[in-house]
Amino acid sequence: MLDVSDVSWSVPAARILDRVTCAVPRGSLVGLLGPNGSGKTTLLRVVAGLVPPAQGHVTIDGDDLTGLSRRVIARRMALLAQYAETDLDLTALEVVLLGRTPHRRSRWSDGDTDLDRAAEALARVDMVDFAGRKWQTLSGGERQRVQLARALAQEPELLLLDEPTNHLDIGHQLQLLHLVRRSGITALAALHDLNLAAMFCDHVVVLNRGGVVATGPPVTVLTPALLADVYGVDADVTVHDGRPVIAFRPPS
Ligand SMILES: Nc1ncnc2c1ncn2[C@@H]1O[C@H](COP(=O)(O)OP(=O)(O)OP(=O)(O)O)[C@@H](O)[C@H]1O
Repeated sequence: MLDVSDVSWSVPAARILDRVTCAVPRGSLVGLLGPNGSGKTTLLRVVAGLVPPAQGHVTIDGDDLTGLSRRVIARRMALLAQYAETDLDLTALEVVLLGRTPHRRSRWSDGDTDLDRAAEALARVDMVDFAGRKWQTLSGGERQRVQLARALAQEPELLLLDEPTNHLDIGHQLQLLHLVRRSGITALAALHDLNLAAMFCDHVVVLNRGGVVATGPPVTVLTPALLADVYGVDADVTVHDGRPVIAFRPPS
């Protein structure tokens, strides 16, 4: 569904993405892993069409992103960014309605459908009671859930998530990833929590210094050797129900 082929991106001083190739099959949740500064956010921004790749191609169902308008891209994919806007003078419901913008034929059309979709999306993230609350008054975790509702209201073919469990308590972390999986939406999610990635992802792609160093099902990728190589950590990995469970050891 999503294919990233040989993608590089540089700033004058450094190559940030180095010939990245990976795929997200339709209906799957793929985890984008890697240490701080390894290029996860940059790759998501390239995939979202926010920055053009210096080399290589991103295609969605065979359509090269460079040939698609911003509006068409916005209809086909939603990005849940790591840092949400903080100074919006909008209610939670109005923020979710922003997700409907790419579907409107005019500024005034489809009001009822949009409201229905926005209300459904708020219900899916368990935020109905907050619909009328001003954005600035929401906690970090509540904002995160409203932003997910905005992305769901957009009804994208592909959902891009940049550390979506930031700010969430463990219950809502599990709920969010469960919701993404259960919805059957195709998703690529940058994740720091390797145990959450192991629990929920069909595949993981591990970046290090801008390059892909491993890709495959969590159980084959998340080995003690990889964790030592890429993250410099010492860990025991056991397998439970076919999924790895990682117990980290303190640095010696
Ligand atoms: N516009 C830019 N100019 C200079 N350096 C940049 C720019 N954008 C990204 N970088 C650098 O590229 C590297 C990758 O950044 P990126 O945000 O993609 O990493 P990340 O894997 O998402 O990190 P984190 O886990 O810390 O969020 C970092 O070293 C960052 O400082």
